[in-house]
Amino acid sequence: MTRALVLVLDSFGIGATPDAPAFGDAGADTLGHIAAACARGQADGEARQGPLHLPHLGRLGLFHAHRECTGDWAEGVTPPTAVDGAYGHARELSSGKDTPSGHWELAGVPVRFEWGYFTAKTHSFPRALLEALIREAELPGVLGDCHASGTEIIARLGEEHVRTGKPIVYTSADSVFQIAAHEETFGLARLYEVCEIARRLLEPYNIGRVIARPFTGDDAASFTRTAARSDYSVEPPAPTVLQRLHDDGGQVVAIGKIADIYAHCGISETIKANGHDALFDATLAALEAAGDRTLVMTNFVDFDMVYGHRRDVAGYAAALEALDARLPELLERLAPDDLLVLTADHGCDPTWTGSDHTREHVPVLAVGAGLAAGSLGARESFADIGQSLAEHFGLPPMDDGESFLPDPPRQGEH
Ligand SMILES: O=P(O)(O)O[C@H]1O[C@H](CO)[C@@H](O)[C@H]1O
Ligand SMILES: [Mn+2]
Ligand SMILES: [Mn+2]
Repeated sequence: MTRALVLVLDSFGIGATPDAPAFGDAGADTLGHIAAACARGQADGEARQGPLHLPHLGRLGLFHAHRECTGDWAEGVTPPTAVDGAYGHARELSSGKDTPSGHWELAGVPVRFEWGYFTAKTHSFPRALLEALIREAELPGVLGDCHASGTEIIARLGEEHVRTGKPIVYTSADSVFQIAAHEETFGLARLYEVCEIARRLLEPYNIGRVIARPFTGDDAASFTRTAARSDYSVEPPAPTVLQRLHDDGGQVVAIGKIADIYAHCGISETIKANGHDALFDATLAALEAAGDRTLVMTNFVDFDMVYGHRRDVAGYAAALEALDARLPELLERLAPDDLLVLTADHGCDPTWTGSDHTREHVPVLAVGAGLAAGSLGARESFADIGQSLAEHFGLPPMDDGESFLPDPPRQGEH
């Protein structure tokens, strides 16, 4: 049976890329800075204490990959004496450090064009765009129109939004147009409808995603974002390995945000779950049910959305430790021919300034499919994962990426 499992730890970077200075991210290191904070007792709390403890990710080669990437062991961690996995660090060819670019590239399709961005920190959106949105969606107006952190802006403008019925529109360093609105007073269906209108109006601006950001609560102190977030992504610029497998009769099971990120292209089945434990449970169940030629892909979004963007180091560390503790459940269920890859889509260093992503290498931790334990070295593109998946499933090679799977034995060799 040929099966593969790809777990994307959203935003779990392991050290700045050579082009990080162009993004203002020279020196960013999501794993390294979390480990350093833990080692110095700066990430102690009810949920966790002490040095960063990731024994299972360590066995797969996470700390070895980070050392090859940065030159140093992450502070305070205990690297294993022996590693069971094939490990490497990959840089990004895509022009942006956003979620779709990272995911598409790791599925074999780097984004070589430039996305549109709204770069002005205030009055971020063109007047004509906002006027068209107000007119076509029949809105009393909009609030925000700036760069913002999503939790901060609902605390600041949420009460005015509830009072006036004007949705909150904002953006970030990513190619995004985000709309926050109250789930009950504004209504979820109405928010989705406004997002679809915005998606259409944004076509000339080359914006990657419109994101619905519903929230509940009675006042600024209690406003909370809900799981009904929805992403409206443009389609990948070329068929990803998901699409190729799907078109070739294989199964692609998308868990969490995966289907939205790939604009529902090449997806056989979508499973939604809220929170890392539920996502992990869904992944185990999908693996259990997976037949021949099945790719199961899961995005663990909270690393990014709940901890990275919120610059919550202790929360990020606790979430890593929680996922690590569950890894044995997965490893013991893998068949020898299954290929498991753990990776990320960009960084989001919780010790960094601002609230945006950071341009970083991502870990490539792989086991199964005949891979020997040891270093895969520096990978020139996240697309090496897509290329390896194409080879694993016996598909024609992707245009980008170099497979890290071992060469099949040639005739006459044993
Ligand atoms: O601050 P919040 O609303 O979580 O938004 C973040 O999430 C968006 C999509 O990942 C990013 O562009 C960033 O703006
Ligand atoms: Mn992401
Ligand atoms: Mn993000």
